[in-house]
Formats: sequence, C-alpha cells, structure tokens
Amino acid sequence: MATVESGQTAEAAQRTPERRSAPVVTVRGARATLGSRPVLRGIDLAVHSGEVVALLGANGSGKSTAVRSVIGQVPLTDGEITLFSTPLRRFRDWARVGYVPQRTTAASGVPATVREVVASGRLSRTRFGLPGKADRAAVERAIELVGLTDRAKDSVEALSGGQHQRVLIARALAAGPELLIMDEPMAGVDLASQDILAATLREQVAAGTTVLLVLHELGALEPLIDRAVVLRDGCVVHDGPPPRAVGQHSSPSSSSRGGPMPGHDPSPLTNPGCHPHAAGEPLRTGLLS
Ligand SMILES: Nc1ncnc2c1ncn2[C@@H]1O[C@H](COP(=O)(O)OP(=O)(O)OP(=O)(O)O)[C@@H](O)[C@H]1O
Repeated sequence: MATVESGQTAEAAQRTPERRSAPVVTVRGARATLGSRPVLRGIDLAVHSGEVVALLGANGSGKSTAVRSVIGQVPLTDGEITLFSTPLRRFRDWARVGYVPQRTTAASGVPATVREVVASGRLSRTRFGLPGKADRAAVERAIELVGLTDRAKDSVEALSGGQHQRVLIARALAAGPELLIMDEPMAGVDLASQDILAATLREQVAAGTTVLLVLHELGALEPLIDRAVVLRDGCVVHDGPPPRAVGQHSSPSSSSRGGPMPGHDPSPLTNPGCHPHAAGEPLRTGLLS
C-alpha cells in the first residue's frame, strides 16, 4: 500500500488539511469507573473535522467505554468532553452524530424490517416525528449505500450477522451525520460485507464525514485511517500514525508507521494515572493480524 512519510496512507493524506482544523470531538483528562474498576484513567483525545481516527487497544483497554463516554452513555468521574465545540452536558444536536454500537442485534427481539430499522435512525431529523419526502429518500439512500435495497422489506431477523451490521450502519447514516462513531464495525462481518462497509465508509469520508471508530484490526479500513489512538489499561499510549499489527513492528519509535509523530506523543508521564510502557516493550495495539 502506498504510504507517505508521516505514516498516513496516500488516500488519507489526499484529504485536505484545512478540513481538519475544527475540533469535532475533544476529550480531556477523562476518567470513568465501571463497577469499582477505573476503566478510563485520564485520557486525552481529539478528532478534527474530516479526520478518520481509529481507537485501538487490547481487549478490556477501555475503547468501548471511551466512545460510550463521548456519546454520554458512560458518565465521567473527572475530565471533560466537547462535541462540535459544545460541552457534552449541553450538547443536544444528536442528529449530527451517528453511532454504531458494538455488535448487537438490530431488532432487539422486536420484529422489524430493514427499512423500519433504518428509518428509526432518521427520526432525529423528521419534523414532529412525521417523515417527509426527503426523509424517505434519505432512508432509501442509506439502505442502498450498504447494498441492502433488495432486502429492504425483509425482517432483520432473517439477515446474516454481516447484513445485520450493515443495517446498523445504514441506521446511523440515515440522519446524514457529520460525525460517525462506530464500535468495531467489522467484528464478525463476512468479507463481502466488509468490502461493502469499507466502500460505504470511503464515500462518507470523501463527503467530509468525521469518523471515530474502535477497531481490532485495521483490515479493509486501513487506507482511510488518518491517525490511531492506542489505549492500554485506560490510558493513551500512542497517538499518531496507525501502528503496524503486532509482530510487524518492535517498538513505537522503531518504525516509520509505528511511532508517535512529534507533537502527537500523549506523554503519559504527565498523566499521574497513566504510566509509559517500558522501553523496548512492544506497543500492544490489540491488532489481531
Ligand atoms: N458495566 C460494566 N461494569 C463493570 N466493568 C465493566 C463494565 N463494562 C465494561 N467493564 C470493564 O471495563 C473494562 C473496559 O471495557 P471496554 O468494553 O471499554 O474495553 P474494550 O477495550 O472496548 O474491550 P473489547 O475490545 O473487549 O470490547 C473491561 O475490563 C471490562 O470488563
């Protein structure tokens, strides 16, 4: 794959830097506890307009908790989050945000068609809950984007896991979000669906959508990724070019695609809750391949 010096792929680098100036998501000093366990221990994260940022890390490192805190599902015990420059506690413009949760069923046991589930994602844009022509067109477009037009009338219960995931993504796209947050969108998805999802995402990114996604492996999405933030034990241990998969690099500073870029080093030493990984210890990203 073609790469540029910074470690970004050529495709990611082609997108204009001026589109990336405005912060869409900022997370500062975020701490969160689930049960009695401190799961986020002071993370900083920023996603700028038009950027595609991957949140990586081993199982249990806090990736899902981090994105769930961004959408207000997990309260912080300390720190602050802004969305579109508005503090999260005052943010109401949820139609601007599309969220695809970690693999769940689209139907939740309620019989519903593909079109009905996708249309539920458009409700935030409809006037008085009544869908107009533009709303119906947006729903059809979202279904088409994920290649399920021929299944629109089918029950979601009749779909494969990968098709299910495509429905959830279409639901998130139906409102035309400016920010798309996806938690492991490729997990358990068949290769054909992965290709469709990658193409869908590429189209969104080309149109200017900002993307924050939790990933286990970069896979088909790698060409789109501008930057990777790696969590370990609730701390940011890397913020910079997407690292190579485990086994392909030895340490963050040893590879042009593996090391933090100047100015992007999260400097965990400055964060009392987080400790830098031992020198020479491989950066564990949670990548499986
Ligand atoms: N509701 C909960 N109550 C208590 N602990 C929780 C809860 N949800 C998650 N945890 C714990 O918080 C830690 C971080 O979980 P989280 O789901 O954010 O990690 P993750 O990096 O997304 O992992 P995975 O890749 O497995 O999804 C884990 O140790 C998990 O067991």
